[in-house]
Amino acid sequence: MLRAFTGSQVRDAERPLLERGMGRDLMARAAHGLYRSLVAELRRTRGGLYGARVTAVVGKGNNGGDALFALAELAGRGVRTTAILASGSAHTEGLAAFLAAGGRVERTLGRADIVVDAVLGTGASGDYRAPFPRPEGIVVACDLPSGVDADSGTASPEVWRADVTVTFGALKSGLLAGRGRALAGRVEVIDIGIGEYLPQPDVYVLEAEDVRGVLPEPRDDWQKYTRGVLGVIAGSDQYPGAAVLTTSAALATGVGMVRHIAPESVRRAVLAAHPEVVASGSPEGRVQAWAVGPGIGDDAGQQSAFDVALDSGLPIVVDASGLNRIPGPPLDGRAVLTPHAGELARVLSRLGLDVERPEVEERPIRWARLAAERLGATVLLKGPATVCAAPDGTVCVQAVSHPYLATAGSGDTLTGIVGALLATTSYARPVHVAAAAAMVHGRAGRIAAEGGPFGAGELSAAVRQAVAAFQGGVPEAPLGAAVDLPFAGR
Ligand SMILES: NC(=O)C1=CN([C@@H]2O[C@H](COP(=O)(O)OP(=O)(O)OC[C@H]3O[C@@H](n4cnc5c(N)ncnc54)[C@H](OP(=O)(O)O)[C@@H]3O)[C@@H](O)[C@H]2O)[C@@H](O)CC1
Ligand SMILES: Nc1ncnc2c1ncn2[C@@H]1O[C@H](COP(=O)(O)OP(=O)(O)O)[C@@H](O)[C@H]1O
Repeated sequence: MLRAFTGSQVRDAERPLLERGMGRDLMARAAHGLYRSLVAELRRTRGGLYGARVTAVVGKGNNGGDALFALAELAGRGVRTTAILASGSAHTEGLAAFLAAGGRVERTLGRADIVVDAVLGTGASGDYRAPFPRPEGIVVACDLPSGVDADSGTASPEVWRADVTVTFGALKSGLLAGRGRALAGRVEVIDIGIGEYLPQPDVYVLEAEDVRGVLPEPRDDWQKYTRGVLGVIAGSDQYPGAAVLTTSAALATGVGMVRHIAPESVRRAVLAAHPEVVASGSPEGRVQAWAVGPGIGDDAGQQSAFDVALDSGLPIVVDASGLNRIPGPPLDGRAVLTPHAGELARVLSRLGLDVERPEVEERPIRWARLAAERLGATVLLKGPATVCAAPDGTVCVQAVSHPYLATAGSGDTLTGIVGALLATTSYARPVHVAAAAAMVHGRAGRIAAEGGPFGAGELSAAVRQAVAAFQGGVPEAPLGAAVDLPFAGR
């Protein structure tokens, strides 16, 4: 499991070392890490350092200082380095080292193989105005893309999108969620020796081996009931397809049995696709968990089936119109709610919190955590990154996904995956089950996308492949983009 921290947590962890006069050492480690990443990027993109040009746009704080020291090292290797001082001044020692190594200060941006964005790091506050529009070509952000908030991932409109973000000390939460995730590009973490001072993480990221730990191991002594039975309350005359998608995904994830509850026409559709499903018009027979909500609309029979499931005391995942029916808080910790941002905004409004969809999209960690705490349920907030929050404040962010997953019915598939894992996993915490399900869903989306755009109906086949890949120990980059996390943040 990776660990991510807020900007202030990282700054607090640096403090004891700064008090011992180690500020220069920390900056030297950060700068050297940035230098190495720049060398690697130059080698990757132009085959070597010979004739290369690197420009840093630097602010007056330590973030600019990191970049100036890094470019001084690059200049020592023969790279032509220039710096643009965005605020007219710069870190004194960094600038001196840069100039001594042969770096030049310019006013305008000339041709460069890489532009380093080092105007602002964790010391940013308020709105950010970029000194000029994002240059064409490769941008490497120093610690954070300037203007991204290290805690929330909110970003000023002018922030440059980075191809690579080289971040120091630990992974920052703001690089995982909100606009910060998309603006950061590939994230590299540089160890600067503050690990022992870091507190409890703000956010966790499940890795492939963690997902494997949540997936049940096939066992010789399984029989269909002990393996786990999932009850699915999905579909209505208006939305029969949602039931097919949810049950397909549950079967593809792996369960002992699916019991499906729906009106007759919906049951027929499900049985045509999956004859192995045990279908009935009302909740009957034992299950280990419930998946409720996809496509139930305002069907009265499905709504009362929902109430039976909720009263059962069993683990339950609630999606779509089921979210409109959850009772007031607190739920008892066994429920996983799977809203998208618009649905979460509505849930929060019912709790008396006046928030609109864009605000939830901008600060997904904050709102998912708050909703989970207030509701006493695990909240899985869907979006390009999936934020899973537990009532005790634990948050996991999973960024393995594909934009083709933004398609009708893709959420129904996710509900089936969550349900199957709740039914078959007895030890994992709901927040880890939810995050593992998001990883399976995201990886399935990537597998399906290899063949081009797809509809949700094609996703279940890829869910099977994703489960098999996790079970087989095939790695998956946890942060979504190709990721290199050499030392810290683990
Ligand atoms: N601490 C350490 O030991 C280590 C820290 N490290 C590095 O230091 C970075 C943090 O450095 P930092 O604290 O100097 O802050 P930084 O991000 O450079 O910017 C602050 C400056 O920007 C200004 N400013 C603020 N907001 C602004 C805005 N919206 N628009 C415009 N200007 C704005 C603000 O000026 P003020 O407004 O306060 O006058 C202030 O001068 C961190 O990200 C990492 O890279 C590493 O070397 C490892 C060791
Ligand atoms: N831009 C995107 N990139 C990656 N995944 C996305 C994106 N947009 C949505 N998703 C994922 O697709 C699914 C959509 O779910 P949802 O909105 O409930 O769809 P539906 O209700 O039609 O089934 C969620 O798992 C979400 O995380």
